[in-house]
Amino acid sequence: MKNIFAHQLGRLRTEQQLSQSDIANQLFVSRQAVSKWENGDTEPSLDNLIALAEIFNVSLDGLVAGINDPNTLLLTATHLKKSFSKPVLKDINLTVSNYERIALLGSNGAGKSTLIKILIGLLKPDNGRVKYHFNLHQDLNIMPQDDVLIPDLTVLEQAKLAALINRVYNPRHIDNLLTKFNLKEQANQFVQKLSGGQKRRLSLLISTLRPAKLLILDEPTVGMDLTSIDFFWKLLSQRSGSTIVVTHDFNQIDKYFSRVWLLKDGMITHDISVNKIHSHHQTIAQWYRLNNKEA
Ligand SMILES: Nc1ncnc2c1ncn2[C@@H]1O[C@H](COP(=O)(O)OP(=O)(O)OP(=O)(O)O)[C@@H](O)[C@H]1O
Repeated sequence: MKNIFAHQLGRLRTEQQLSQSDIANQLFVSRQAVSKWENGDTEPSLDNLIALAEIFNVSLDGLVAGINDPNTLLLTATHLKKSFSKPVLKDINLTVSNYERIALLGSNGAGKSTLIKILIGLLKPDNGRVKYHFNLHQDLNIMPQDDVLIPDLTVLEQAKLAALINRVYNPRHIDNLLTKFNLKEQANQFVQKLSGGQKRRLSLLISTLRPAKLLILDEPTVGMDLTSIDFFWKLLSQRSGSTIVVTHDFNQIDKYFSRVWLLKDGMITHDISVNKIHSHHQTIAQWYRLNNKEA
């Protein structure tokens, strides 16, 4: 058990951007104790193992023996329909399992944001239902729109407030995240004074504050500069759990996604693994152009 657990601890801690001190603070043990667990020198008590599994949001099996069930269903959507002045979603059926990274692609106006809003419960479908196979309040993270940010708070206050609401407040963790998201210099600046790209980075910081089984993001890199975009995809690739992202950022997505949904004419016309696209020697962009042509 020792080696697998030590390996899992190091991996999960890095993926979830927690320092050894962050873990130590949450468990009321010394940082040295966490370091020894991670080096395989000692092992935590059962109570601490259970607490660690909760912190990382993984099963005890997953933590101790590295057992993950990739086929666990997270979300099922059946027969979703939505019309505004005309039908936008006609009959959407989909499933999301553990550890999937899904790109939701489609032309402007295809209905991607409408679908995302239904999946996160912001919009009611006219027909059909979304079933979550997890605790919606604990295990779903979304990137809030800029208008959810509170203009009169400073960046630090906003991050702190979000952490307190999510019950993951730890001053060092927030400090590390502000540095990581390149917002340290703006920590005491009011949110209303931030540029569009900085607001996106702050929204992203908030959306990744706590580990969750599913992260859903609608065009997260819009308004970000190239450095921030690179940072964003790197950050996403380090997190565990599943992700659904609406994006037009074709330069990056071959490296990151495992699966693609193409929304066209109100339906998911293609639901395909990225490995399959690559096995035909296509990039996702090439595949998309070919399959999203007007009839
Ligand atoms: N609240 C609303 N009231 C009326 N029509 C709406 C509403 N929300 C979306 N629509 C319409 O539904 C269609 C799909 O919009 P949606 O924003 O979901 O598309 P999208 O694929 O996300 O587009 P984009 O890539 O441009 O962001 C559009 O024709 C849009 O005008």
